[in-house]
Amino acid sequence: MFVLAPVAQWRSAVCRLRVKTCPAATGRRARATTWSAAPGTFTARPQPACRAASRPPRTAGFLHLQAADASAATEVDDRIPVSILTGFLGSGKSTLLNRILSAEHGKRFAVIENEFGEVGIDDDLVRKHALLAGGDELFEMNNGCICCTVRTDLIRILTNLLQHEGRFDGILIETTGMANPAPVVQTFLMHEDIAARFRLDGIITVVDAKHVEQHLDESDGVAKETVEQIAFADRLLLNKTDLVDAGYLRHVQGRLRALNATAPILPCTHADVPLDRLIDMHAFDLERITERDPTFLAMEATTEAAAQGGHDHEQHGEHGHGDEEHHHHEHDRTDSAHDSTITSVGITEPGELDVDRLNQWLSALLEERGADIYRMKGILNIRGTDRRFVFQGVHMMFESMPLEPWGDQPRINKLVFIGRDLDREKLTHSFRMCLADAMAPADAEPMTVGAQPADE
Ligand SMILES: Nc1nc2c(ncn2[C@@H]2O[C@H](COP(=O)(O)OP(=O)(O)OP(=O)(O)O)[C@@H](O)[C@H]2O)c(=O)[nH]1
Repeated sequence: MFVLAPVAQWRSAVCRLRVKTCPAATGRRARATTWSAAPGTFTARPQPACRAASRPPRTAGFLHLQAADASAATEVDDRIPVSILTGFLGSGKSTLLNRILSAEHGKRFAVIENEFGEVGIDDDLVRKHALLAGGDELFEMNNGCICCTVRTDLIRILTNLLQHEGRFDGILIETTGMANPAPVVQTFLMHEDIAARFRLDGIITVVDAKHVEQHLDESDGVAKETVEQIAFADRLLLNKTDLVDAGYLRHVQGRLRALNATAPILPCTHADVPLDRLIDMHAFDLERITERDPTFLAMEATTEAAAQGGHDHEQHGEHGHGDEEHHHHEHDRTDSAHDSTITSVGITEPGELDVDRLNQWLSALLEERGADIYRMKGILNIRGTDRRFVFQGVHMMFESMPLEPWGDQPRINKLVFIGRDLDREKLTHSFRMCLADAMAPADAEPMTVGAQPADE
């Protein structure tokens, strides 16, 4: 789902923020599953305020300015700043987004979120944090890949936002974890109306210190997208440093440096980086991008025509959004062919879940398919509690925590799995067996989700 999440209200710079405990933050992250996470609180450090946005006269020389020296841009450029948050599935983009939305800045942001997966989960989670921060607006957009039809949606949303100019100070775009940032960047450079009113402030790539090397070393589209996301970055947030030791962290830093020679690398946990390193930084550097890829602006002519006049699937390749959300593109000019074996399976199911069955199911799932499941997340209706539960998984890492009570909302379980060779039927069937009212046959086998061989 593509969501324009709240225009969050940033308050004064020195307040302290209290949020619900994330199990990982208190060391309760577990490989196996337990659903006993009790709510608690931790106090976030106050964040330094961002520099005040300058308001120099508007200029129409967008392309020239984008390429120009950053300090010159701060003096003459009053276009609306846009930050792109990218990074592979599960790296910590939403964690960063929520941190920004919850921080104290006295600024308001419009957030555009593009989720990969059949069932949107992030809007629930972002909405929670935005409400914490006093946000008040939510707009939804189509599900899909930001490099295709949704790009038209992006332009439409940006154009609509211009009607509300003055209600926000900047825009944050969270791409899907499978997105190549190139088409988004190109939109801001070459779509004339957009480029005249918005400026790219910078591309922030969140990197999962524990899993990035595994993704870089895969031989297919996963590696390709991971490389692109890192190479495009103006800032590299090397996140999840709590999950690796110092030696390995240095090794990972070396790999990032080999792919991006200039972006500052900011090691962090839970995307906890001073926000003045990320926001209003005037860091976008077109020259660096065109040095790496001299055809970058030339290829825009093609992709821009596609965005404005319809997408030529013959020219650009296939889309296989069938039963499972096959993510197959051959954008030869942007070299962003996604891997067709990466699919998303969404489950939306009413009913209360039995916590023991659920634990057993998730343990089996991680054991059998953990290597192939890049991401899973969901909102669950657990019998015996009035609260919604969120669960999040990244490969073998898993965490869960209670959210606010359901209140008047329908108590529906929503889950999404993104991974390689997922078997929709087995996943859905085995999940249904976790429902408290499900009838398990007396001679039932131990619960399994059944790995599907890649060549099936
Ligand atoms: N241990 C640990 N876990 C983290 C850290 N940062 C984020 N996480 C957890 O990693 C999981 C994924 O984080 P998200 O912020 O949702 O990642 P994302 O990049 O938005 O994920 P998708 O866009 O859904 O692919 C969540 O369970 C987070 O709580 C960190 O620094 N350390």
